[in-house]
Amino acid sequence: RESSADKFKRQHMDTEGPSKSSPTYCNQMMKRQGMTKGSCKPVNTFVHEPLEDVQAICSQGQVTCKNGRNNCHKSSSTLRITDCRLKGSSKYPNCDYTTTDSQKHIIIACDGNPYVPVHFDASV
Ligand SMILES: Nc1ncnc2c1ncn2[C@@H]1O[C@H](C(=O)NS(=O)(=O)C[C@H]2[C@@H](O)[C@H](n3ccc(=O)[nH]c3=O)O[C@@H]2CO)[C@@H](O)[C@H]1O
Repeated sequence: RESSADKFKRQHMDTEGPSKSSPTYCNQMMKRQGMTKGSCKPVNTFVHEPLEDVQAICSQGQVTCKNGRNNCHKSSSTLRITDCRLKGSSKYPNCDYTTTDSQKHIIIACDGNPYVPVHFDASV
């Protein structure tokens, strides 16, 4: 059984990701990381920074999560990310995504002991 921490890493960490993603980055990565099985995950963000830097966000600015819980944290600095968004024309099993690079603050939820990232809430 995959832990929520491992699921976060699988779904959201791509430290070595390209500085400029190709238009097919999301189609490749969403499949490779197991987010197109059974259905196409609609939205997913990959973070191109070291894992330690993302884990450190758990000790940065506490903010309220979208679901009202209070274990979310906003990164002090911006991070290199790539947003993958399912195209309206996409038909399972051919999950077709747009690929959008940006440099933004991210908001993640942390949980457990050790207190580590378990959920990607948003980027701002
Ligand atoms: N406070 C918490 N504390 C602890 N755990 C918490 C907490 N909250 C949820 N979980 C858990 O996390 C799990 C999970 O998968 N939540 S999820 O909302 O579907 C994730 C979103 C995100 O993956 C993605 N997205 C979205 C925007 C964006 O910019 N980038 C981007 O990637 O879309 C998804 C849907 O929005 C679930 O098990 C839930 O119980």
